[in-house]
Amino acid sequence: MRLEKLLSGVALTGRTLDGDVELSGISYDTRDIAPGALFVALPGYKTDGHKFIREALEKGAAAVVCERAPEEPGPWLTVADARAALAALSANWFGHPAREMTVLGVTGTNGKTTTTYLLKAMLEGVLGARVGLIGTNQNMIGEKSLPAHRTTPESYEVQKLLREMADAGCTHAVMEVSSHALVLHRVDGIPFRTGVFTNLTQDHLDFHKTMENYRAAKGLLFRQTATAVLNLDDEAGRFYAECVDCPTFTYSENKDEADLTAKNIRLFPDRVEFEAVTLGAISRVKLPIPGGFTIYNALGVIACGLTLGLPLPDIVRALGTARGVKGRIEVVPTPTDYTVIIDYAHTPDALENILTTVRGFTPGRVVCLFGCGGDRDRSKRPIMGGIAADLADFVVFTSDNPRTEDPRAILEDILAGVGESGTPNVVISDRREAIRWALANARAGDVLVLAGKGHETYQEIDGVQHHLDEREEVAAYFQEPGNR
Ligand SMILES: CC(=O)N[C@H]1[C@@H](OP(=O)(O)OP(=O)(O)OC[C@H]2O[C@@H](n3ccc(=O)[nH]c3=O)[C@H](O)[C@@H]2O)O[C@H](CO)[C@@H](O)[C@@H]1O[C@H](C)C(=O)N[C@@H](C)C(=O)N[C@H](CCC(=O)O)C(=O)O
Ligand SMILES: Nc1ncnc2c1ncn2[C@@H]1O[C@H](COP(=O)(O)OP(=O)(O)OP(=O)(O)O)[C@@H](O)[C@H]1O
Repeated sequence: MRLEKLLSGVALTGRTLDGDVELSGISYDTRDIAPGALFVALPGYKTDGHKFIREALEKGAAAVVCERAPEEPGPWLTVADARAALAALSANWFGHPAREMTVLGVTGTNGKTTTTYLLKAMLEGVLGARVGLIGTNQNMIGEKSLPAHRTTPESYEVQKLLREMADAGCTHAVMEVSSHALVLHRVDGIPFRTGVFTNLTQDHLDFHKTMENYRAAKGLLFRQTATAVLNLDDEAGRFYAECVDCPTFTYSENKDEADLTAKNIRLFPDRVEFEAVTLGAISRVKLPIPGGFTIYNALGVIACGLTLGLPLPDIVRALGTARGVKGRIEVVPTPTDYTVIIDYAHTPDALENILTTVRGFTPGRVVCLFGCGGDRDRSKRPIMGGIAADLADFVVFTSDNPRTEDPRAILEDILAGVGESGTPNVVISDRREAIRWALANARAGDVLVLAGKGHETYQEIDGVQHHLDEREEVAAYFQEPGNR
């Protein structure tokens, strides 16, 4: 593509490159740049893309977009915000694929992944549509699965995925939109038909510093949505309802002023049931996924479907055949008389929710195994320690992606929140050993919740991902003679 075409809509603050030039692509990383590409230098949190401009030119970059041009002469194009520029350039490069589909965004601390899968199931069930998905577990082009490395990829990858979806005949794309993505311009320029907000509870304070910043970050989504679907039972949802500029559609379990409510809720070990009530229409929902919080995910999905003009009975029928999501309340098959559940709960709110849910249908003990990530929000560690001790009958404290931190120091932070609860517990820093210990010591009727890793199949230690799939660990344990 010619440079001038690529720059369409990009506000330059200066340029030393005169004339047009043919470009082979766009790159924001010199470790992966092709000759003839446009290099976009991003200011970073660990280093700064501006330091790699010389390397980019040595590797054949045809031009450079940056916030601060080097002193020496060169093919420089300067912008006020390189990440915003990267988003605009990427959309131009891929021909604005979002404009060819109905794009739905989901933001919130918990429930994004589950909600996007339910949205995909709803659109497929009601419309027979081919639906793309961008999220934490995987990216999908219809049924085809592509690996995902983050919840919301960099803008270049987002636009590339959207292009693949549109070319493959997807009429809809559903995507998780993280607060990082919103602050870092990864979804700039995408016209979301509907944006769904699930909830806001403590997480990611290493990045946002305060809950106000975190709330403001998530609220950025609603600057680019035609309609905002908001959870009125969440304080931040009520806040957005007061201040977003686009039309809103609200949901709540029981606030009658909401556009959609849930009545006659019934919770079962394998499903939830309730009546979805909206503007004179009522339909009984039977969703084969357990958990009190599942009601909220379902309401967000139904509300979103209603904003698209889909009939309530059709939405409800489609949800009746939806499947659970890998690593979200996933029951692991075992040849024993206790139950093992893998759940991605890695925030205080999520841990509280999964333990409360399990407690609701478990006659035996609730045993919770969990740890906290290294190099991330430290303040949630003691809170999660306290929640586990309060809600479980036995806690196995262990590790969960310690990254560059000493696992023992993370465990100390967690244990500081346990206080005088007296809940029996054991501390086993190696997660594999901890799982084996928990399996060996579980009793008939117990439910063992392996919290935090969900779909992940690795343990990140010192920047290296070591394979650890909890399903495999459980299966391997029971294959050993005598472990039944
Ligand atoms: C905090 C954050 O989001 N960081 C993202 C950011 O990294 P950074 O600013 O630290 O990058 P950097 O390492 O300083 O490098 C700066 C620039 O120099 C470039 N570079 C660097 C080295 C080199 O040799 N050559 C070169 O060109 C880099 O490619 C980059 O463009 O920009 C990078 C490029 O896009 C991202 O990979 C990186 O995500 C990191 C891996 C990450 O872990 N992000 C997490 C926190 C995240 O985004 N999480 C959210 C939320 C998940 C949830 O809700 O649970 C998500 O959406 O996944
Ligand atoms: N609506 C909800 N409210 C509170 N907790 C929830 C909700 N939905 C799911 N959870 C809990 O949060 C965990 C993560 O769910 P899910 O993966 O759907 O959220 P997420 O927002 O995508 O998380 P992440 O951004 O970290 O990937 C689940 O395993 C469950 O314990």
